[in-house]
Amino acid sequence: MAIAFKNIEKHYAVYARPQDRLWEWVTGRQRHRVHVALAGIDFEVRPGETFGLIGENGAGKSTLLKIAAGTIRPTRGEVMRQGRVAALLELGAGFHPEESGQDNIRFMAALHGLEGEALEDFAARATEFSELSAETLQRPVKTYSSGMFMRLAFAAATAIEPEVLIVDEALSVGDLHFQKKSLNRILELRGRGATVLFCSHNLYQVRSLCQRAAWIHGGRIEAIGHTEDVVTAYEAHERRRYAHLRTDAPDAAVAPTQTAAAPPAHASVPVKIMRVGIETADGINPAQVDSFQDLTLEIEVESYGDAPFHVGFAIVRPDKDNVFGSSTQFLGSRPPMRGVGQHRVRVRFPRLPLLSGEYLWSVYTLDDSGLQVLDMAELIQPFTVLNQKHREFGLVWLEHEWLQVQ
Ligand SMILES: Nc1ncnc2c1ncn2[C@@H]1O[C@H](COP(=O)(O)OP(=O)(O)OP(=O)(O)O)[C@@H](O)[C@H]1O
Repeated sequence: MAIAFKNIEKHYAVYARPQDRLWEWVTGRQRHRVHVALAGIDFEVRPGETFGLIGENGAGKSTLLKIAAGTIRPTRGEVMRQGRVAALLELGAGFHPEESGQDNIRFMAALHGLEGEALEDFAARATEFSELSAETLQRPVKTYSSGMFMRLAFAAATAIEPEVLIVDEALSVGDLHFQKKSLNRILELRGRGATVLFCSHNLYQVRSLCQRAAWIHGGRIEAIGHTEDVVTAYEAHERRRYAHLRTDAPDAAVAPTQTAAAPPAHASVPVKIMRVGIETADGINPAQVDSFQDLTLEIEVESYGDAPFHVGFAIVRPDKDNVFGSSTQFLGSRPPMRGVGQHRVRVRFPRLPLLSGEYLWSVYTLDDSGLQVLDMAELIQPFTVLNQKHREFGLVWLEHEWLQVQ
């Protein structure tokens, strides 16, 4: 094992008012209630494995990562670690706000027991990876933006060549360039045999990166095992949780639109989805498509840089179940797309095998690893499929032969 959790429990004392803590201390009478953040956590992360933690907000993922990293202690149970551990927890943890970036890097190195040449080497590698200017590195870290902070934290955490890397949602912070660089660094460490334990709300990323995963729900393990099984179970739970919202506001999920949803305004999107459309013999973007009609999906994207990228799509049902998805990444030997300017992807579905029902599209642009989503337009372009010519029913037509009818 690389990390073993043995029957972990974590309780937090919760005070209704801040002064209750003082009163409790003065009077010796309990004035808090106990919040059980984790209970019955008992599993191992194997050496060389990339293990994902998923779950709703407040489920206990970060608490478990902090216990794994040793920054907080469990109330009961114990955690065992093997190898050099680096942790990237909430922003700011482990840093001295008044000290400069440079001094914080050195402090980190000292924490790992490095001195002399090894310390200088660590500092040089962390500084280079952070891409922060000399001027920035001389400033107290309390003046850093969250992106700068992330760069420093990631650079310092991974400069020791960790054997075990614990990461809390880090990949969602910072600019896209650094997110990608961090992701590559994680992949590189993983390639060298490092164990990675991380939590993420990005299920796509968990699916792509992790061999196994655990779904934490209300502080307990709801499911653990192969990533696909665990993520699918979690998605089903999420669908049930949001089902009532969709019936309350059905239009929100299926708003008809000819163009892709605008990308998040705060992100600089390197490859933006500009248009998504379908074409059949009946014309462009018909609201209704017949089963077994030829259908062509057309996606237009615009790339603002020269970085290679992929385009992916999925046919989705209104309850968010994916019927079929694919990506240019799956085209085998073909290299990723690249080049500044407009690009177009056309996918033909000969004799569309969907049967009657409502369907939508989700479209993505992804980096060349296929792991980082650059832009997405989900649940757009609703269309109705009508199966008028055949009596078979269901979601899709499955090729079949009646071998015997006696
Ligand atoms: N220091 C603390 N004192 C009291 N309660 C805490 C403390 N830290 C966490 N909690 C509570 O413990 C529970 C688990 O929190 P945690 O941050 O581990 O959840 P999470 O799964 O990481 O959530 P998110 O996805 O929102 O980051 C929550 O109910 C949270 O409010």
